[in-house]
Amino acid sequence: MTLRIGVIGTGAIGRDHMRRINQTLSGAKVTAVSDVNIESVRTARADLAPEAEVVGSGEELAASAGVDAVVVTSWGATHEQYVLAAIAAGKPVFCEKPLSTTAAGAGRIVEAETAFGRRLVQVGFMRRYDAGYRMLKAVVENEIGRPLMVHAAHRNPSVPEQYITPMAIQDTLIHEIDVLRWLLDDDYVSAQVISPRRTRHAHARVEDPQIVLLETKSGIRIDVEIFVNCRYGYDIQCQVVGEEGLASLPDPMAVVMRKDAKLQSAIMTDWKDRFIDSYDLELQDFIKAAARGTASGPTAWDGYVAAVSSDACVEAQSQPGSIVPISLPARPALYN
Ligand SMILES: NC(=O)C1=CN([C@@H]2O[C@H](COP(=O)(O)OP(=O)(O)OC[C@H]3O[C@@H](n4cnc5c(N)ncnc54)[C@H](O)[C@@H]3O)[C@@H](O)[C@H]2O)C=CC1
Ligand SMILES: O=C1[C@@H](O)[C@H](O)[C@@H](O)[C@H](O)[C@H]1O
Repeated sequence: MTLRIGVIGTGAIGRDHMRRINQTLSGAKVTAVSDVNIESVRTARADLAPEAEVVGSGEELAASAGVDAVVVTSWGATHEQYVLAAIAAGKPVFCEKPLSTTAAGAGRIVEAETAFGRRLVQVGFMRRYDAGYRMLKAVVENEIGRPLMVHAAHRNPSVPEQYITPMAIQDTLIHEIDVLRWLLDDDYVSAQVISPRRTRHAHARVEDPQIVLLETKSGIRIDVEIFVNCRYGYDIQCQVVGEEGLASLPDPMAVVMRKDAKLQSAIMTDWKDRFIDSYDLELQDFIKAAARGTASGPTAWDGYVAAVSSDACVEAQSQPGSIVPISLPARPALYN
């Protein structure tokens, strides 16, 4: 049986996921699309899923008899309503990060899925599927002794005018918040945000760069540079310092040129390319589990923990230098 997927939000990543579902992956096809922007949804349908039905709202799409599973790729603040609609319809749902822009919203999703009694939600934390992060996790667990510190950087070449200071946490740092939990098998106990000198390339409504300091339950200290107008490329760095050695996330493979008296190697400029294999793997995982009526990969609880940590970082942004505590309730049995 081919899994019939409805996509809510046909912008940048919605289109990218439609393409991979219909052209790259196996076992599924896009049969319904919805977006508040009718031009966006019509163009995406024409370009990538001409047989799909254009549906008036995400809630209608989730309830549709022509949809077996839902992919949510609308703006972060709207994810909760569509994930809850999919759960209410008993349908597996892949929700792009963040699961919700607030802990309260993510908590309502955890409650709904727990009440349903079976996993339905997968969150789009694709870095857990990245070959480089998986190699790094194996080394951190087996080669360098207990991890003591992590130095990371999340650099975008530029961001649009609608990207504002809290999005550096909710939209960008959320990736490190999740992947470092997974890498270290640890949770966070505090967050602090400090701001270096501003870059002149940032628009007035975004503090850029920022440095986020996190502490974990086992005492590991993490610093993450968030620099979303770095200009030179899309550059993700992560170095783990252990008791017996260091381990760094490998850079993506690139040819090294000797030319014009220079040693040159290309740096990627777009998340679509940097994590293309991870997006394919996470969505193929989703299709496989959804065909069995369930979900795998990063859970709604992972999305909730990320949202709690994100809320603390956003609070720390508004109190420069203050240390904001992070505490979590007990994890429901569904996620053990
Ligand atoms: N995993 C990753 O690396 C990435 C994840 N994302 C996430 O994907 C989501 C979308 O991001 P982009 O595609 O970059 O944004 P975008 O702005 O390109 O596309 C979002 C689309 O959602 C639509 N939309 C907004 N509110 C809606 C609603 N209530 N109902 C239906 N459609 C609605 C907009 O009209 C737009 O077409 C965000 O949550 C973002 O964090 C985005 C880029 C990369
Ligand atoms: O999720 C993504 C974007 O939404 C976000 O804005 C970027 O900073 C991240 O690098 C990208 O992976």
